[in-house]
Amino acid sequence: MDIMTSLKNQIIGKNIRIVFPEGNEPRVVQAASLLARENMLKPILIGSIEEVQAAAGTYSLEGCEIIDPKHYNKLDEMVTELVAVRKGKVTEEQARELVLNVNYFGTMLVHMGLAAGLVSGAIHSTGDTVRPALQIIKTKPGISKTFGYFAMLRGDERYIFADCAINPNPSSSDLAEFAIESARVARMFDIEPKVALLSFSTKGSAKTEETKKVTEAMEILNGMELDFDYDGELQFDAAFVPAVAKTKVKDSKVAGQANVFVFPDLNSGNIGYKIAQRLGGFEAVGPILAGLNKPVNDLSRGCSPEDVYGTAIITANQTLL
Ligand SMILES: CC(C)(COP(=O)(O)OP(=O)(O)OC[C@H]1O[C@@H](n2cnc3c(N)ncnc32)[C@H](O)[C@@H]1OP(=O)(O)O)[C@@H](O)C(=O)NCCC(=O)NCCS
Ligand SMILES: CC(=O)OP(=O)(O)O
Repeated sequence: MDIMTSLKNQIIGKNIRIVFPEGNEPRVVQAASLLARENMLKPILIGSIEEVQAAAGTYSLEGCEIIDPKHYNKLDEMVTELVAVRKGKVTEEQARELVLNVNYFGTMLVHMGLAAGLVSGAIHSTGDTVRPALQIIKTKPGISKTFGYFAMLRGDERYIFADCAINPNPSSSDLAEFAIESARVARMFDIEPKVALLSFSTKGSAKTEETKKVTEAMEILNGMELDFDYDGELQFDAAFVPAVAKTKVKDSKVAGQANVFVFPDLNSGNIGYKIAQRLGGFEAVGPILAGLNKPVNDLSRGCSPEDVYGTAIITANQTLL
């Protein structure tokens, strides 16, 4: 059974409430319509009835809930809760304005338990999509930074790429944390993780500030008791291609067989996933945010209705973890 089918089987009929703040966007509404029709989850579309209906076109809205923030009967409660959760960082006046922003509104629904997860970002930048979650939902205890990973799928091939979405210049301890969390999320996709910490250098072939960051991340991991295989610093070919690994690396349980790739910075991670997607023909599901208290996921603005559909299926699955 392919991985998407098995993820769908986990959620079908459970009526998991997923909020889509971009209820005025046709790609989002098309995906929501299909998700409702298949009984995969309960879509909550944010926007005015007129906007959502216009975005739906000929697609049915049966099974979808529509909430217009301007006429929401719990808006005052939401404002009070936002002021409380932002502890001195937001005044009541500012909160009243913020909750009319669809991403803040949707994130507050999740925070208040009125929705289980959120999918947005088809028309908003990543910053505008995830900032409310970073401020309100926050990271789980023990996790200092969230990051965005992609499940890269092509036929039977499955890989995890991280961080492709959030942290422009992660530190060595951030990279170590991303490696550990990426190994954990890989298991949701039935991947037994072999984690490569990527670089433009393999095992000291170059020594610069950039490679030092990765070797320091390895030192942090080496000082921990971990239940997965990892190695670095590795170039992508040394991590992935067995024949190249043989020439560049000795005694590695990961080189030549890596399936989880931790990129050294956001330039390489974001560019890398888009190359695999656009040139390599991989389906790129995500970015899926790791380490938040509740699931909030971003989309690429270049997403298709199928991408929105896939990200929503994953989001609903994350609510069960
Ligand atoms: C994610 C991003 C928007 C956060 O930047 P920002 O809004 O300037 O964030 P700030 O530094 O002002 O922090 C805002 C809050 O988020 C928190 N935060 C920021 N980065 C975080 C992270 N990685 N994990 C958890 N919390 C984070 C801060 O602690 C702060 O919380 P507080 O207000 O309660 O103190 C920014 O790092 C960014 O633009 N990243 C690149 C996104 C992108 O374009 N990716 C490519 C396309 S996918
Ligand atoms: C994930 C990503 O790159 O998002 P966008 O294309 O919207 O910037």
